[in-house]
Amino acid sequence: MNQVIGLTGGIASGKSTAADYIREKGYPVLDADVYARKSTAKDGPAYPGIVEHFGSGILEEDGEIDRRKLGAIVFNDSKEREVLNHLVHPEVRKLMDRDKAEALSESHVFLDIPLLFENGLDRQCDITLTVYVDQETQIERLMERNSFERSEALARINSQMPLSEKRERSTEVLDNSGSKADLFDQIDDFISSIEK
Ligand SMILES: CC(C)(COP(=O)(O)OP(=O)(O)OC[C@H]1O[C@@H](n2cnc3c(N)ncnc32)[C@H](O)[C@@H]1O)[C@@H](O)C(=O)NCCC(=O)NCCS
Ligand SMILES: Nc1ncnc2c1ncn2[C@@H]1O[C@H](COP(=O)(O)OP(=O)(O)OP(=O)(O)O)[C@@H](O)[C@H]1O
Repeated sequence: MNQVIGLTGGIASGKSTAADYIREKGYPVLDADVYARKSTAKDGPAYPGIVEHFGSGILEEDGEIDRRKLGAIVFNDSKEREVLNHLVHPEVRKLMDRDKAEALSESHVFLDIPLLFENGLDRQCDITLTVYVDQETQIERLMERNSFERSEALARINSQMPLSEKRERSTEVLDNSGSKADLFDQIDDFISSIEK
């Protein structure tokens, strides 16, 4: 039986860490962030609309989008975030749907989508799997990975559905408050459960 598994979580909760391990185990994992990056690159379909709305002040010298600058705008202003979402999300969906159709020849396909519940995409999944961490750990990991101030980390966390709500809405949960080895053990258990 083909099963679509929606992998989600909060920013820096460990989705990519989980996704890399799941790929190592041989399963296809499609990553919404990768499609979003393709869509917003200089030759991508969402690029012209983004430059038209946000202006050339958000560009690097080579014409690519300065992601830190655009992030500083959209993670501090929900209206501007909505505009960006409307420009990027349809393109992400098109690219992902195309690859999903191909990947469905496999018995299980994982979709790594940070905004799975926010955008109602959980309805297209047979199982939802949320990578959860307590908020202090999330803030610390995000500050360290992105060299963010605490306020920048909080702005991003607060632009998403609370992680506790995602955890409640999810069919399955991975607790990533401990070590990566702990996370991988839980993934092994999850994989055993879907292979039964
Ligand atoms: C604003 C941008 C340029 C910032 O780029 P940056 O390199 O700093 O972050 P990156 O793309 O790696 O995203 C990191 C994480 O931020 C969170 N995030 C990104 N965009 C959003 C958003 N619109 N709303 C809430 N959270 C978001 C996600 O958890 C994501 O995993 C970029 O995130 C973007 O283009 N966002 C719009 C597209 C989008 O919604 N992507 C999320 C998955 S479709
Ligand atoms: N159990 C863990 N212990 C220590 N560090 C961890 C653990 N899990 C993940 N990390 C680190 O925390 C950071 C965030 O993890 P990761 O990039 O996997 O999160 P993400 O949910 O994919 O983030 P984003 O939403 O930004 O795409 C990374 O630097 C990662 O190496």
